[in-house]
Amino acid sequence: MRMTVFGTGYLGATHAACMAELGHEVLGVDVDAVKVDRLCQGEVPFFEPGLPEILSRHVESGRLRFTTDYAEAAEFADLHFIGVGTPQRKGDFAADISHVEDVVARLAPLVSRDAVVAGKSTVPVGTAARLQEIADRSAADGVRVDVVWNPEFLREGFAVEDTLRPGRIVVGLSDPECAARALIDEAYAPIMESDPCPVIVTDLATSEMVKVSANAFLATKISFINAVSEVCEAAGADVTVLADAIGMDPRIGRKFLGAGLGFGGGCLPKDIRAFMARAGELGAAQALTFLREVDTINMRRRDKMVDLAAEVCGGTVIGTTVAVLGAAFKPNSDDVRDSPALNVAGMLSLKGARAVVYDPQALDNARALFPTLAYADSALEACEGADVVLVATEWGEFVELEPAAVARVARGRVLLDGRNCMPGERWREAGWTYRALGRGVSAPADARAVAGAAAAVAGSAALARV
Ligand SMILES: NC(=O)C1=CN([C@@H]2O[C@H](COP(=O)(O)OP(=O)(O)OC[C@H]3O[C@@H](n4cnc5c(N)ncnc54)[C@H](O)[C@@H]3O)[C@@H](O)[C@H]2O)C=CC1
Ligand SMILES: O=C(O)[C@H]1O[C@H](OP(=O)(O)OP(=O)(O)OC[C@H]2O[C@@H](n3ccc(=O)[nH]c3=O)[C@H](O)[C@@H]2O)[C@H](O)[C@@H](O)[C@@H]1O
Repeated sequence: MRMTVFGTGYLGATHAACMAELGHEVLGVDVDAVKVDRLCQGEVPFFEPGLPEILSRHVESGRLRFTTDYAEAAEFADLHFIGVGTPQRKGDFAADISHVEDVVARLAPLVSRDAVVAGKSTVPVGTAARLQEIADRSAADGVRVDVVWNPEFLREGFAVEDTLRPGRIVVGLSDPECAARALIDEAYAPIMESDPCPVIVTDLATSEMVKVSANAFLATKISFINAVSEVCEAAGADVTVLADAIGMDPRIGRKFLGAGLGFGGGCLPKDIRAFMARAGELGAAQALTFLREVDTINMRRRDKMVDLAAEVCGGTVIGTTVAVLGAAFKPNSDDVRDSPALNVAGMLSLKGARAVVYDPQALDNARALFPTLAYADSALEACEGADVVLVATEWGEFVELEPAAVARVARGRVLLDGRNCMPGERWREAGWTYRALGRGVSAPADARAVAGAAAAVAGSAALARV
């Protein structure tokens, strides 16, 4: 079947390419002409494993095209997916839904026969109903544009796999009997034939809330373990062992109990804030006040990492060099939106350290967002002359770093593990001080290394003041 996808960012470009992979004819639409040009050449303008292969294959075959032309899109198909951004609104916590509104307001008048708009963007509950009103107002006489909601649960880094083999498909309809259902069923029919998953058909409001509730739960789980991690730090307990142990209870589960620098990215942080804001608008603010704490705990982890860097440097990071390994908000992505890694690098720099950042995929995005930080082209280059090496994103290549190789270029012997991902014992055996969030201070041998590092740092601080 034919379909369009409005918005060709992380979500939209993936959805468009995967729909083509499923055998559909797809037209991707974006207002960003530069992005559309690159996509037309078969190039993915961001890093997402597996996406370039399928996107270029279908652009070449002609099954997948991209345009900035809304009129062409209105004519091309009867099913229009929306995957445009819903960022945090400037000045408050609410979601900015102006882009989704813009799509419907511009598309509906151009549609010449009945059509379905299927929203995939993450939106505050009530948005679909509002879009239906816009569609009803803007569509030509005798033309019906039905708005349905079909939230997306893909994870960056696994976006292709998650789209082609989803865990569930949620469809929100204003009327269970409406004709729109048949078009959505047709779009996902190839998945149902090859690798079926549960399909939950519900009303619009529930479908919108399923999505934000899922993200709020994941964020809460991460902040829960990070709050426990703070107590572990105070008590000298080990949060990673604790997470393994509680995670063995199938009612809890080990996933999303990864303690460390906490969650970032273009979704979890803004989605919990927008959920709180919407609950407030609906008169249910009390219901979600705990999400404010979830947010606060999350942001506190970043401060804690900066404090830990100061502690291992003898009280201050002024004049020190810190190698920050990682810039993306998580591995297997080049996304630096609300990245804990860059936030920590920025804070270290503001406190007087020279933060040298390296990331295997996110350097261009990081440079564009934080042009004043120092950047290196490899992990070892970032570690050159570093007093402290701080792992902020758990890329595999960092986990596999050889302590001896890093020791040859670094000045200090302190490894800070912001993701509890490094083989700490190996680094300790190689003479490094290994410190991680949520795990008590290490053995006396490490204390000597800290003292050594502090002395080196004091020396470099003195040099910096000259
Ligand atoms: N990134 C992800 O992993 C996931 C994102 N989501 C949700 O999907 C939505 C999009 O997120 P991303 O793809 O990450 O954002 P993004 O910022 O990467 O992409 C948004 C795209 O929409 C385009 N756009 C803006 N206004 C437009 C308009 N009027 N017409 C056509 N295109 C327009 C922008 O130029 C941009 O290319 C958000 O609501 C997000 O919460 C949901 C699940 C996963
Ligand atoms: O709505 C969205 O955009 C998406 O948001 C998240 O996906 P994503 O942001 O790609 O990344 P996650 O894997 O969920 O990680 C989010 C953040 O939490 C952090 N995290 C994750 C897991 C964990 O145990 N600990 C932890 O700190 C990660 O480092 C990362 O910064 C959800 O997992 C997706 O289901 C959802 O579709």
